[in-house]
This record gives sequence, C-alpha cells and structure tokens, in this order.
Amino acid sequence: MTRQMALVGFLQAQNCTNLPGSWRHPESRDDSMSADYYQEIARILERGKFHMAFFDDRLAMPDRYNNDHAHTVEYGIRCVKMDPIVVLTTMGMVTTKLGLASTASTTYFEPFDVARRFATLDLMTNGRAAWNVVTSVNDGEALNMGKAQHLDHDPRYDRADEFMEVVLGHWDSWEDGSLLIDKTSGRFADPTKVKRLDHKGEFFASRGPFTVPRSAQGHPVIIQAGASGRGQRFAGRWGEVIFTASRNLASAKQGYDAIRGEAVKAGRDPDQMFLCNLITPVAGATKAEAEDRMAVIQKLPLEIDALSLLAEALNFDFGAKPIDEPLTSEELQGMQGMLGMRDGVLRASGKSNPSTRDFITFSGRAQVQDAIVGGPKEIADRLEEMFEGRGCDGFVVAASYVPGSYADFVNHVVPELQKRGLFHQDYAGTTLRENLGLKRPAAGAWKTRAQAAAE
Ligand SMILES: Cc1cc2nc3c(=O)[nH]c(=O)nc-3n(C[C@H](O)[C@H](O)[C@H](O)COP(=O)(O)O)c2cc1C
Repeated sequence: MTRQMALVGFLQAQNCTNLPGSWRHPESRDDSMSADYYQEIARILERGKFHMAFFDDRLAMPDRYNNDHAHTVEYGIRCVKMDPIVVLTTMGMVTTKLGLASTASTTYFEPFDVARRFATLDLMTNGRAAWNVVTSVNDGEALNMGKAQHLDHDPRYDRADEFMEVVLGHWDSWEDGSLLIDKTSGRFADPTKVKRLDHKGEFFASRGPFTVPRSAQGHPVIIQAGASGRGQRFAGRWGEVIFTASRNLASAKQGYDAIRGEAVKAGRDPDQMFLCNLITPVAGATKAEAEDRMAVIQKLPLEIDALSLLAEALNFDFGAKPIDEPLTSEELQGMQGMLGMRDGVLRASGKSNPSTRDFITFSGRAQVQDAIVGGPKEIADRLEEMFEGRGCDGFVVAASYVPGSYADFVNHVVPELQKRGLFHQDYAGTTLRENLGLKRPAAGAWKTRAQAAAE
C-alpha cells in the first residue's frame, strides 16, 4: 500500500493554543472553559479525517520568569490548564473515529494511576486512546506536586523507563479472552487469565492485579517526544507515535534516522512507528487570503509571551539577566528543562553563549515565524516535501486561533493532500491502531523485544 501521512491536531486544555497570544485573535472563541468549545474542534478534526486530537499538558502555569505568575495571568500566557483527560472524554462523546491522546507525566504520577486512567479512556472510546509520555519540565510542576525541585534530565528518563514497565505490565494483566460474563454459570472472568504484576523496582512498587481489562485495540497507543540523545533513546524504545519539532527537512531527516535507529537497537520494527513533525499552518482558500490571515496573527505575540514560555520550558529565570547579556556557560549547563530547545538555539545562533534575546529569536517560542502560510497548493507542497523526503511520517498541526485554524486546514489543505494520495480518504477502521496501521500488541510483546535487543 502507498505510504500515507498521519495527521494529529495539537490541542491545549487551556485559555489559548500553544501560541499564547491566540486568545486575542478577533475570531477566537472566548469560551475555552466549556465542553462545547472542545467538541466543536473534535467535530472539525473528525470531518477532516484527522487520526488524533492530542492534548499537551503541564502541571503548573508558567511562573519561572521573575519567579512570579502575575504576567502570566495578566496576559493569559497559558495560565488556565485543565485536566486533559476529562476534556478528551467530552470530545470522545461526540466522535466515533477520532483518536484521543493526552499527555501525562511519569515524574509526578504513580504508574498504576496513569495505567488505569488511560485504559479507562480506551474502553470508554472503543479503543481510540493514546498516551503522550512526558517526564515534565520545571520546578513549578515539582512544587505543585509536593516536591522541592524538578528531577535532573537524564535520571527522569531512567525513572520513566521503569514507569513504562509498570504501566505496560498492568495493561497486560487481563489476557484476551479472560472475560466470560456468563450469567448461567455465574462466572464473570477466568481467574487463570488475570495476573498480579508484583512489581518491586528501583523507583516503583505496584502489586496489582490491575482493575481494567484490555480494550479493543489492546492498550492505548504510546506517544513520545524526546529530542535529546537520552530522550530519543527512550522514544525509540517505547514510542509508537513520535512527535518532533524540526524546522527544516535536513534536521528532520537527522531526527528521523536517529529515532528509527534507536527503535532498531531496542529490537523494534521502525515501520511500526510514526514520526509526526510539528507545523503551524496558516491556510486560506488562496495564498492571498492566507497572507491576510497571517497579517492578523503576526500582531498577536508580545515579548513577555516568549520570555515567560522560555523560562518555563528551560526551567531558567531569564528575568534575572539583562536581555542582551550573553548567558554564561554555567547558566547554559544548569538548564534542566527541554534541553532539545537549548541545543537548537546554540546550533541556530552559532553562538556558544547566546543572550536572552537570541533565545527569543532562535527558539521561535510563543511566536509564529515558523508558520507555513499559503493556499492549498503551497501548504501541501511543503508537507509533501517533508513527508516524501522522509523527514517524518505525518504532522502535528498547531493552531494560531480556534477553531478557525483547524477549520481552514480541514477545508483547504486536507482535500489537496487527499487529491495527491498523501492522506487517507476515510478512516480504515474504528480503533486508533487500525486507523494508524499499527498492529494490535500481543500481551507482553514489549518484554520479548527488549530481551531480543539485549542479547
Ligand atoms: C509536539 C510536542 C508536544 C509536546 N508536549 C509536551 C507536553 O505536553 N508536556 C511536556 O512536558 N513536554 C512536552 N513536549 C516536550 C517533550 O516531551 C520533550 O521534553 C522535549 O521534546 C525535549 O526533549 P528532551 O526531554 O529529550 O530534552 C512536547 C514536544 C513536542 C515536539
């Protein structure tokens, strides 16, 4: 079969999109704290045959900049952050095919809890759930979750490896065929097919038995977005859908090859994983219409948006330095958040000690300079180049206003991608795995492949 791309809607259960200024857009809906807002997005994405709606998450509002939240609340810089799984559930109730993905942290939750919440979502949506595994980024999250400080970068991933073993172990506990529900014999399930996990490891202990049987797709799809060396190793071991944020084909190809290489080392088939690259399309019926839209969007960001979100993502208070003063090597080394972002700024600026202003310019954080602006042809051309050039297998589509950005993409770009045979005409099945073309995992398959790779 011809290779076709996966499309994922990038959503936030918050007062703005990942572009913090989006709420100021004249056509943005004002009711982002209502179910109806998210249900409208869900219907648009399903009309456009998107594989998934995906929510990011963070367990704190940005307040690392100047160690204060006043600016965050005042300018609406992602200051509302609701529980994404609850919001997803409301979207699941008005759709039947759209995959439903949410982020949850391995650093601040217990694996049993995460395993149960996602397995429940998977049952309630007939096998459409996915979990984006993150290790979280900053001290604000630590302080909200009863810890003094966020864990260091690489040890977070060591802990996350064991977290995955516990979650997947629990998801395997009810063998297929264990449910009998036989009123005549009075037997609900076969006890020989439901096992306790009895996990006692370095970081976690969880006994079981798990309390949620397997779903139509086996278990939720695993998403990951590690970008550092350690993060890519983790993504290659566990991720079935991988999110990347490459800005051009050359760097996308590098990331694509690196993560697929890690998957092979972990004993996996790299063709059973989809790398989806983040894009911000600004689409119109014509190029001119899109450029008019972009003119409005470009006026939305404020400098404080970028400063606030950089401080949040890198767990570093950029407010403590004059904006044009180079950061010291010690300060750069001390950053513990999304290190892929720091490294990207070092690369793109060509400076070993960039200033805060360089971070604003070269990270593009909270801004739209990376937007792909165009009519159907221009946007489809860019996506086709990245997809056919093997920079990725699909795209995570970010919005600069809601619901307009999704509607514009679905109305103008999706038909063009379909016409070119790059995107499916319709959903192949009902579960997310069926629609992505991922095999239903056999219970325990992840263990054998880890062993095979170690041998
Ligand atoms: C599309 C996309 C979505 C992401 N969503 C989240 C998120 O919701 N929460 C989070 O803490 N990190 C999120 N991340 C960050 C990644 O999990 C990861 O930390 C980041 O890419 C840096 O990689 P590293 O952890 O290997 O340094 C996202 C990254 C991408 C590309």
